[in-house]
Amino acid sequence: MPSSIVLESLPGYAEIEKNLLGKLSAALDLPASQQPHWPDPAHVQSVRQFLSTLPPLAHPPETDRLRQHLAEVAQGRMLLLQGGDCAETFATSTGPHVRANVTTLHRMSAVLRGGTGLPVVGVGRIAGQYAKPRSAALDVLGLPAYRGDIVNSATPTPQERTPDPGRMVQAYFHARSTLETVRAVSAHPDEIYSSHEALLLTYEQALTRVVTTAGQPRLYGGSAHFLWIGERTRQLDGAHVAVAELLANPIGIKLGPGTTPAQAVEYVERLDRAGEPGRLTLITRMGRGRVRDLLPPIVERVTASGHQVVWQCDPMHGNTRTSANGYKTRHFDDIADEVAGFVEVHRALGTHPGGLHLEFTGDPVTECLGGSDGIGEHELAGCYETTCDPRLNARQSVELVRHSAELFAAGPGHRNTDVTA
Ligand SMILES: O=C[C@H](O)[C@H](O)COP(=O)(O)O
Ligand SMILES: C=C(OP(=O)(O)O)C(=O)O
Ligand SMILES: [Mn+2]
Repeated sequence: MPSSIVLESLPGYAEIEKNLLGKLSAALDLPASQQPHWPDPAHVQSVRQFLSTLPPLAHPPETDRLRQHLAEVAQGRMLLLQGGDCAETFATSTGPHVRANVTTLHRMSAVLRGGTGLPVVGVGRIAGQYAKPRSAALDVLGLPAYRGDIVNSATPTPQERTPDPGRMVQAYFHARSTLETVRAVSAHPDEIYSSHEALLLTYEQALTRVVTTAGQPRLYGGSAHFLWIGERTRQLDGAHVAVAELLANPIGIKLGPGTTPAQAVEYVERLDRAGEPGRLTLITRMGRGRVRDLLPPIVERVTASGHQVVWQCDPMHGNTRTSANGYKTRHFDDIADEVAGFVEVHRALGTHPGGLHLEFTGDPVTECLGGSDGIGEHELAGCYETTCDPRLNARQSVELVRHSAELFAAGPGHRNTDVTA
C-alpha cells in the first residue's frame, strides 16, 4: 500500500485535494440552520483562515480506531458509552472538571462492562462541545440566546451576547488543553475518544483536512473523533447532513419523535453510502412516553435496508421539563424508563441495543431530580451550574448505568459471552 507521503507527492494529488475541498465548499453553500449572525464577516474569514493552519485536534489513526470499535458495536459485540456536559464552557475547561468527567466516564464504563460482559468503548462529549442549538432566538430578557461559549457568553448583556468569531480560536485552544487532561487520565486501553455536535460549520470546515489513509485521500473532520448532527439541524436538504456525508469520521444523528421511518432510511442511505458497519450511529431521543411506539417502525425499516448502524439511546433530551420553581430539569426515573423502553424494543426486534448517550458530570451538581439521593425540586437550587441542559451528577450517572447494565445484559450479547464458560 503506498504511504501517504508517496501519494501526496504524485502529480495528480493536488487536483484530488482541490476536488474534495470543493465538494466541502459546495455542501457548505446549502442552507444551514442554527448558525450565528456574526456581525463582522471579515473577522470570521480571518479566524477560519487561522484555524485552517493549525494541527487537527483528532488524529486520523485515532479516528479510524474508533471506527473499528463502532463496527464491533454495530455487529453486537461491544457497547458504546458516550457522554459529558451538555455545554462545555471555557471557565470549566479546568483540570479538576475534566478529570472528574473523564474518571466518571471510566467508572461508568467499568460498571457497564462488569454488568454485561461486553467490552465498552467510551466517547466523551468533550474537547469541543461548545456550540448549542436553541429553541428560541431570544432569551426571557429579550437578549440574543446564549449559543455556547464558542459563539457568545452566557452573561446576559447585549455586548456579551453578541457573537464573537474570536471565540472559535479560544475554543480550539481550550479543546487542546482539555485533550491533554483526557489523555493524562486515560491510559491505553482505556482510550476515551472525543465528540461533539457538528453544529458550527465555520469551525468544522476550518478543522477539516484531506488525509490519505489506506491509500485513499479522504476528508477528516479534525475537531473531534466522532461528530453528530443534532435534532434541530438534520434537514435532508441542509448543509449539516451534506457535510457529514463527506467526512471519514464516524457520524451520529439525533432522531427525535418527529422522525419518520422513511426519513430514517434516507439518513442511513445518505450517511452510510458504503455500507460500512458502525459508520453511522442513530441516536434516538423519543421521550419515555413514546419510545415504545415510535422506535419499532424505525428499527424495522432501517434493518430491512441492510445497513448495520449503531443504535444508541439518548434518554435525556426527550425528557426535559421545567420544575415548579423554574429550573430546566429531568427526572432520573424518566431517563431510566426511556432506556428500558429502548432495550425492550431492540430485544423484541432482535437488534442490538448498542449503547447510551448521556449528559452528566463528575461534579456534585443538583440539576436532575431523583436518584438514590432523592433530589427534589427544592434541592435543585443547591448546585445548579449548567449553562444549558441539566446533567446527571456522578452518583446518578453510575446508578443509571448500573440499572441499564442489567437490561443490556439480558440479551444475546451476554449469552454469547457466557457460552464458552
Ligand atoms: O442541548 C441542548 C438543548 O436541549 C437545546 O440547546 C435546546 O435548549 P433550549 O430549548 O433551552 O433552547
Ligand atoms: C442539543 C442536543 O440534543 P438534541 O439535538 O437531541 O436536541 C444535545 O445533545 O445537547
Ligand atoms: Mn443538551
